[in-house]
Amino acid sequence: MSKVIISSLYDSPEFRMACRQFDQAADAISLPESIRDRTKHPRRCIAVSLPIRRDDGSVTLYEGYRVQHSLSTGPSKGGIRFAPDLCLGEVAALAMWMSWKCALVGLPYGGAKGGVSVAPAQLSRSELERLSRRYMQELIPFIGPDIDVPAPDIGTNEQIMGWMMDTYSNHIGHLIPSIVTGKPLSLGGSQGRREATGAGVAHLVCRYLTDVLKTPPEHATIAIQGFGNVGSEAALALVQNCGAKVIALSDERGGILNPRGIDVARALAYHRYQGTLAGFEGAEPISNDALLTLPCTVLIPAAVQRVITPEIAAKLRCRLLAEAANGPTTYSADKVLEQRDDIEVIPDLLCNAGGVIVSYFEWLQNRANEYWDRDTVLTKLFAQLDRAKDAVEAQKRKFKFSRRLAAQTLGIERVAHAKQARGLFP
Ligand SMILES: NC(=O)C1=CN([C@@H]2O[C@H](COP(=O)(O)OP(=O)(O)OC[C@H]3O[C@@H](n4cnc5c(N)ncnc54)[C@H](O)[C@@H]3O)[C@@H](O)[C@H]2O)C=CC1
Ligand SMILES: O=C(O)CCC(=O)C(=O)O
Repeated sequence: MSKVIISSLYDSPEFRMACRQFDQAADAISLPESIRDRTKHPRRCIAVSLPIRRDDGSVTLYEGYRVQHSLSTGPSKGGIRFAPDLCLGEVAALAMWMSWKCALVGLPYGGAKGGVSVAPAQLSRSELERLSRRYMQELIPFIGPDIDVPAPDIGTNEQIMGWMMDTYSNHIGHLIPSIVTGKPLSLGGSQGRREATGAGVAHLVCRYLTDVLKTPPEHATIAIQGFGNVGSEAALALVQNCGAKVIALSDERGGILNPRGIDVARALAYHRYQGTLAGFEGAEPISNDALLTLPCTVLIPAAVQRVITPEIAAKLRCRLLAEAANGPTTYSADKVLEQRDDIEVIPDLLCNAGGVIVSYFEWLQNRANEYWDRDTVLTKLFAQLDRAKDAVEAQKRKFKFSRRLAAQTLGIERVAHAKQARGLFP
């Protein structure tokens, strides 16, 4: 990767954060200098121009990206984000985290991430379809079921994955469902993928409440920032599977609070209809920042990165921080959390890994052309998360690391070892 491109990635606070985390983890495990840059920096960065015809006949030019961070252990894997102000550095950081996550939970994948700098809510459905198809069209030379396999992330969904799969399949000449995961069931999607990330978060929250905090989940109060795919499914699973009480929810327009408990199914129906939680009856309004510092048993940031700053970390009043979002806690905020012995953290690499695990199951089902029922998917998912949790806890105990450092060192070490074992070209 060119030095000019790498140095431009450092303009992004997310990329700087991911690199500082890497450096800290590499020092902690004494990773040889000779392998560090090769493991840290992305293998490929792709940037594409996407001219899209708007419904009024005008043309808007969007920028799209795909970063393939590591290809050493299998095809690269990771979501596609449609968000305003997205930049290559942010995508590269997210791709780096995908590499550690896939390695941590034992998937035969490297990490990738992609996206378009766009506010999807400002496009009509047909404009969104044209943008999704054009993005996939531009990526065709660089991806494939054995090269790089996209999935949904912020601002994208099953329908967008369906359009992308159709575009790729039309180009090849026959149906290739395994080119993306998180597709509609009718196009080879997996049972359980839609709820996988949130259900995985809820499963781990219950395990940590029971095993570490010694608190019955039904006594726990929960506050969740972000009410998209991950936040809403985590809220539902925590209520339905664990008997917990959700007291606060939010989306980007603000939040709602009811200390007696929010009817999550009703909030979801309201949100689907109104497009926001604002105005939901049976709860009072609360700002996103106030939600983060509410007294509660479990705080779940499930929206964007870097919302927990050092100032907020000092004011948190939860007992368990379950990082459903990628990178919600800044590097400096993490130092504050390490000094606080009253908060347990389930780091993002472990906490939100349910999504990519079930994406792997979807890819396997597509390739075998054999489909599993929902119970099979979720049982396998929870078993795989439990194995990763046990590995993180063992690493934490063995080296007296924080739980985040334990997860990162396990992921980084596995990727670096694979690179070393493959050797270098002379
Ligand atoms: N979808 C998936 O399977 C996975 C997603 N993640 C991560 O989970 C997080 C959420 O992703 P999704 O739920 O898929 O996205 P989504 O697009 O379905 O939902 C995002 C939610 O966050 C809210 N939001 C956006 N900006 C916000 C802000 N500044 N403050 C508060 N809320 C804000 C939106 O209103 C929406 O409710 C992201 O960090 C993503 O990378 C991680 C693993 C898998
Ligand atoms: O399901 C996938 O392949 C990727 C999920 C993802 O983007 C993530 O874990 O952050």
